[in-house]
Amino acid sequence: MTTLRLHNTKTRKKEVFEPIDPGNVRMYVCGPTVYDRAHLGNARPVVVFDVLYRLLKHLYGPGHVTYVRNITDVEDKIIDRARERGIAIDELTRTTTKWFHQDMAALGVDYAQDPGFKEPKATEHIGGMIAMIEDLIARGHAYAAEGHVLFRVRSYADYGQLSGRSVDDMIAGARVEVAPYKEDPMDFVLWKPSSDDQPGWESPWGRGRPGWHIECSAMSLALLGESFDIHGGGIDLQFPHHENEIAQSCCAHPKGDFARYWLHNEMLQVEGKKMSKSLGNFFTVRDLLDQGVPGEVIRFVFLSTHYRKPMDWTEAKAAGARRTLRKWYEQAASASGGEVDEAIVTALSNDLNTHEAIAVLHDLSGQGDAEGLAASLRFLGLLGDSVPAWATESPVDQGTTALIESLLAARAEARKARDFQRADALRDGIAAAGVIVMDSAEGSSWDLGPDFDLAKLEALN
Ligand SMILES: Nc1ncnc2c1ncn2[C@@H]1O[C@H](COP(=O)(O)OP(=O)(O)OP(=O)(O)O)[C@@H](O)[C@H]1O
Ligand SMILES: [Zn+2]
Repeated sequence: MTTLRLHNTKTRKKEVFEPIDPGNVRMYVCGPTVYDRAHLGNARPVVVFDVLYRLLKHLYGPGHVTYVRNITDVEDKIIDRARERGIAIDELTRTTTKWFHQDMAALGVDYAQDPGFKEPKATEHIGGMIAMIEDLIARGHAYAAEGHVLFRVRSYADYGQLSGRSVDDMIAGARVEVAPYKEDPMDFVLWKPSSDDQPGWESPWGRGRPGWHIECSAMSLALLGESFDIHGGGIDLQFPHHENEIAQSCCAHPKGDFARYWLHNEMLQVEGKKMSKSLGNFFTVRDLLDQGVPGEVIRFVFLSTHYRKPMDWTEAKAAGARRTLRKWYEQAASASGGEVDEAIVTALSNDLNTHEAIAVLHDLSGQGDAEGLAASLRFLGLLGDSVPAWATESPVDQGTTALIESLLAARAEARKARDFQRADALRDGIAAAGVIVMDSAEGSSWDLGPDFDLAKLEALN
């Protein structure tokens, strides 16, 4: 079997992956807090860990992998949003979860028929959370104060190992909440009281609700046990969320390992900053889909960058992806049968080198291996049962191709002749007609954008 190597954040090394039980490889990934549409950044871990899940199923067999990705449906952001919109909390979480499933399915991530995938909701595991908190109190790792229960960070000597920083350094860099009921500002909430208009459950500390971190510890324990193989999420969750998960789980179950391999995807950025709701620099997956950007194109753009590198979304990348996929789909349409190319498996087994996997797809296409291409596209989640309609509905006819190429040639000529006014006018005109042009050192390539307008293009001629 191909050796799988994964970069473990905990050791900061690429390690050979050895599952605890090859008969049941277990992975947990922190899922969405369901209060709003997923933005494009939120979709990145979903796609990255979907690729890993596909690879694990390929290597160990489909019936031998369990993938848990939770739904966080108790959280203060949810309470606030439901109040703002004047709707019930369960209506908000139900609708948002449905949107999440639809939007991710468009990106090739659909587990509706997958028995290996489990999607626990936090509200279904409150009992497990209370039990874990009681256990932590009994072991001296947590304390109740004024209706709250707090985790005593200084009671866990290994705190901070995942991030490789000392507790004091972390305090200095973090926004820790100081509260009168805390023994130490670093201590974090396991349980907090709920007022009558907030969702709450009866507990030994009064009516209240769990903190976010304990949710993942309890759900992973319930579905995967005290020790499991892989824990994933975005790098923004490394601290404090994942440090806190480790502290809770390892203190409640000192004999278990909790998670052995920690994988973190880097951020999708906008002009060098993390795309996030709080910065307001986001657009949703649904926005892109509604603008006519196909889900396969979004997925392809994600796969073009290694998961441990930050990346931007650009229209040029989307246009390039669109054109490449259109070509591949045309080739793959004739294929029947076929198997995923081993070079793809090898590339992914090297810490999910999706960039390399795409290079293999280019090779397969170049060799005219329709079967290998189709099967490999399917394996990577870039092709479903049939070629997507967008790729065949509006093929670029020869006349349009010739027109665009001649306009681009005219632009290049004008540039060469240092007639920048004409070159810029052509550039703007081509863009206004909805043609997306990508200039690179090797020359220009292009594709039709969703708002392509042939009449405008013809007017330029
Ligand atoms: N810009 C991003 N790029 C990649 N992954 C991201 C990005 N933003 C959030 N994530 C990931 O999305 C998942 C869901 O995160 P979470 O529920 O905290 O998002 P959120 O609170 O809705 O978003 P935000 O981070 O914008 O406030 C996590 O795995 C997180 O690491
Ligand atoms: Zn989590």
